[in-house]
Amino acid sequence: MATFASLGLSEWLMEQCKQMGIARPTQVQENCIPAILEGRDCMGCAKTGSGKTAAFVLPVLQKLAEDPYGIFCLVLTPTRLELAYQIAEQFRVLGKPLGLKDCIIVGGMDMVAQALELSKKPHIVVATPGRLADHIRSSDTFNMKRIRFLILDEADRLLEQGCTDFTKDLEVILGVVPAKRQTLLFSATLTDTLQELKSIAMNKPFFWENKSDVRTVEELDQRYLLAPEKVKDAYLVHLIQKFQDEHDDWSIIIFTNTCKNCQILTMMLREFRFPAISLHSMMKQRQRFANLAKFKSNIFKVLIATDVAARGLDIPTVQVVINHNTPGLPKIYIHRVGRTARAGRRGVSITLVTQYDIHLVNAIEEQIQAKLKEYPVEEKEVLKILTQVNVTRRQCEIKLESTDFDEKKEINKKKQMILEGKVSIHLHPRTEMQDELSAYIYIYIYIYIYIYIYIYILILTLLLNHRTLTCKKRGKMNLPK
Ligand SMILES: Nc1ncnc2c1ncn2[C@@H]1O[C@H](COP(=O)(O)OP(=O)(O)OP(=O)(O)O)[C@@H](O)[C@H]1O
Repeated sequence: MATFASLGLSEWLMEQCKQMGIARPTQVQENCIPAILEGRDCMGCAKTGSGKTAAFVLPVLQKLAEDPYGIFCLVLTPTRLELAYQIAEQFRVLGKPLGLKDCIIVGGMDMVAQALELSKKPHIVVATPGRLADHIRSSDTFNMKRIRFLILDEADRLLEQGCTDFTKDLEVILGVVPAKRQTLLFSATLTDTLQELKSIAMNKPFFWENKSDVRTVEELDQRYLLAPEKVKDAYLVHLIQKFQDEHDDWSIIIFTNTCKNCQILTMMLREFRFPAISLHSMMKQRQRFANLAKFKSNIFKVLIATDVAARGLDIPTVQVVINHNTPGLPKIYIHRVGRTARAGRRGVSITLVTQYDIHLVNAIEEQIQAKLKEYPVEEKEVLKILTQVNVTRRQCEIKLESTDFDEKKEINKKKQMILEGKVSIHLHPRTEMQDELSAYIYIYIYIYIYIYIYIYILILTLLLNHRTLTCKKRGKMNLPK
């Protein structure tokens, strides 16, 4: 069995690993670290929670210690603060003896402060492509000409043209990093985008993939639960109640498809007195970060999230993942359920499946090469709470409708489209009514000025007449003028 020493890792790094409770390398580390230390480009495809982050952090730190300068390494991640912070933290903790300087460049945070940090030449920059590209376009206080390592974490997502398309921003970034660099690409689901990725890692990359048939980890117990749409929420409440009753130390992530649904489910579960908190892209970045911290520290035991939390998040205490909707893509399923059963721990995933989602389950099973088992539930218990749950949900929906949630969503959508250059900013054309209104205003102004001038002339004439009259009188009486 390999050790970190046999992979060529320095003594001080092994000591740092020991302090983090990392004794032996995982498979992805065992295979990728030597190749990276040799100077090769590397593509690592390994299951969720298998230690891919340390597989690139450790060799980069070793190389940085040999020749420290800034900016030495750039890591790109698809999601904002949460994942970027997690990666930066691993660099910080493992690289502590180096006095490592890192910097996080993500959207939703102050541009000026970020530009200042970049100008101080941090060793490591962890960034989302959009915000980094903005800095490259607008600032000349830093450059990336000497970057030794370019890392794409969740690399397949960075190349996907999903609701957020990173390709233009990646082009900008690839235009300013040196051709002579080491490129490292990691994900649990690399295979779909393999060809595009190979063109980014130019120098015949070392490719390593888990050679196991099943694409999810053994420690994960994967279940499904057939539930008609109208009964889904009652099943959800029942499941959470069950985990709360049967476990002292429990925490659950519930994935749902939209921000609105995420918000409604959170409100509803709170009505049932569950310690629930949400995470979705319509929340302010600060709030997202605060909610995640509250969940990580176990103050809140239920996190209801959209797919912003599906990739990369490492919260070891999560024992259960519930898919409130069946993911449309097997890849998303793999990342979602991978939030539990991490680093050798056990975990359960339960996917709620309506009669219309069976084909999605078939696609998932085909992709992961495993069958989901049915999760047994006492239906009588669910029926008992059905009406109460549905009434509570409706109340929460009404409550949310009375807020400006939908309006905010529209504004956010427009902002995003403007940022992505999909729509141009233009002033609204004037309506007929506006034109009519301004015509009336002009007429009033003219009349007003006309009357004003008329009165002015009148007063002037009166004054002049008065003066002439007085002069005439004085002339007649021979008074001194
Ligand atoms: N060699 C190791 N031994 C034990 N634990 C490890 C080892 N390497 C990393 N870990 C721990 O395993 C957990 C998961 O690691 P990491 O987040 O890097 O997984 P990942 O493969 O990137 O997962 P995902 O695909 O979900 O992003 C972390 O808490 C990390 O500290």
